[in-house]
Amino acid sequence: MPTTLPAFIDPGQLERVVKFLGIGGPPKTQPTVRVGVLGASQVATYAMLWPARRVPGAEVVAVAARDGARAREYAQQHGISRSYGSYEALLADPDVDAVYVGLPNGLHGTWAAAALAAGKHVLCEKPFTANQQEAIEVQALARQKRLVCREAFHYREHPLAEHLVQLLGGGGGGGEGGSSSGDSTGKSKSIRAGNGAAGTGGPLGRLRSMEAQVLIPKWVFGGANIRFQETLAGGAAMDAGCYCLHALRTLAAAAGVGGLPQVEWAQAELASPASQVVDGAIRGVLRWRGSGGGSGSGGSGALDAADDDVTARFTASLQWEGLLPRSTIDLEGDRGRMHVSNFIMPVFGHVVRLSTTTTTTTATATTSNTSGAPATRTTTLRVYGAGESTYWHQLDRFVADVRAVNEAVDSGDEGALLAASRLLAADEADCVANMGLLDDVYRAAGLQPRLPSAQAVARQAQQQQQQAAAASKAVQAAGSAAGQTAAGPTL
Ligand SMILES: NC(=O)C1=CN([C@@H]2O[C@H](COP(=O)(O)OP(=O)(O)OC[C@H]3O[C@@H](n4cnc5c(N)ncnc54)[C@H](OP(=O)(O)O)[C@@H]3O)[C@@H](O)[C@H]2O)C=CC1
Ligand SMILES: O=C1OC[C@@H](O)[C@H](O)[C@H]1O
Repeated sequence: MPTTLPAFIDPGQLERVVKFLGIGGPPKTQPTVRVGVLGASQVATYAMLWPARRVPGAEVVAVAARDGARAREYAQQHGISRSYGSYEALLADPDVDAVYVGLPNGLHGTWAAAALAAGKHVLCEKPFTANQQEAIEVQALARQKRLVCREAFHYREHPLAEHLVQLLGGGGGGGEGGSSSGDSTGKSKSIRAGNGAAGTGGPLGRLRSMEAQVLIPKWVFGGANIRFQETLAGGAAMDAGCYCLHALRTLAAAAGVGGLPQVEWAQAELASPASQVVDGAIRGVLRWRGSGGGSGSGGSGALDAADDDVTARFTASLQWEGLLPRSTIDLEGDRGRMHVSNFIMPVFGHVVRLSTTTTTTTATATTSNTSGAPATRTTTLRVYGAGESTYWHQLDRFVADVRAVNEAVDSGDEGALLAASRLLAADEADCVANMGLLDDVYRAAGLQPRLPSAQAVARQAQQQQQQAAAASKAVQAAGSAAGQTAAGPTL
């Protein structure tokens, strides 16, 4: 039934919250994909443990923390049968098929690689690694081992993202790096961000400009949070900006805008005066070169704008002055514009507002309202599908893909193996592209791309040594200068 009720009095909201909390759900389909969780983290609770209760093909069988008592306590609290006092011990468990990496950013690559080396499929939290080089290495290992290794961009698996991609023309799945496979709903989805695609722009017409924002209020995370630690690959671009870049790439590909964008400029605000590295907020502009090109095409310096370029602004912040987290997408085409609110957490209420000369709604839209003259028709809608969370869709899709890859490898069937390798290649291309763009954003903002924790710790120790050596040299120099002064000038 079409409705225009605000989300907070939407009668479906209570049911969606119940589902988000992992209450209820169908019986398990055996054999399940047995998941081990690395880190007794906050995110694991709502991104893995709760959805796993409702995803028929998934089961969380173990958790590991650096401290055994903490792991035990977490396991008891969440009804997980096994706990381990080290990540290595969990990876050695033969009853774990797949590993969820919910660790600080600087440890993602190390532990994703260790899990792959132990023969486990991997669902790794965003951002995939500390930088692009690490993403390349981890994904090469996944390819070699023929294991799924996916970055947990949960938002993209929700029917809202699927709807946006279809609305823009549905590109992205068919281009380089795109993929398509079924999930437990039996639907075929194609919402991987491709690096080249053949969409049409849909009712917006040709895409001209985009904007993505992910803004986290400053009260949410204290200064000691992992997100502000240099040695844990912290920063606003890493934490919130990765969503902006991913969504912009995904939607550009859907609209048929091929290739990777260049970072035209970026500007960061440091999280604290004590750090010359960690960004508390960052913004910038990306540009996809149009077919007409321009004299700056391919270069890394200032770009000349061409008529058919597509530009995208992004803002990511961990120190926003607002009250509640905010994530938005705005798109402008030559036939209309679209605003999407709450795109990373759509289950808690969102809106898609489309103003075009021609509009489309789909069967997945649960509410719609149309008003205004035909020339400037505005449609608002919400897309909840069956009301499951982004994390439910992510896990459901992950286990479907793990099963597909396992079956292909076990059967040796050529067609199945080809489909499996396409699936792995899609994750590889997507992770490597997003981390590359994050690196470029940091460089454009005058900051260094992040380092994996081990390297960052080593670099910090080296810098401290150098500073100590310089300080002691200065003291010595001051001492000998004082001695010379006391002795008077020498002739
Ligand atoms: N997809 C999403 O919606 C979200 C994703 N994330 C991502 O998840 C990851 C974790 O975030 P979050 O759960 O908020 O963080 P937490 O601080 O709650 O958890 C981090 C976990 O990392 C482990 N850890 C290992 N080494 C260290 C270390 N040196 N310092 C601190 N912790 C360490 C700890 O596990 P233990 O001590 O138990 O071993 C801890 O439980 C981040 O990469 C973040 O980007 C976060 C929130 C939402
Ligand atoms: O992934 C995330 O999504 C929600 C944000 O609050 C959080 O900082 C981030 O890690």
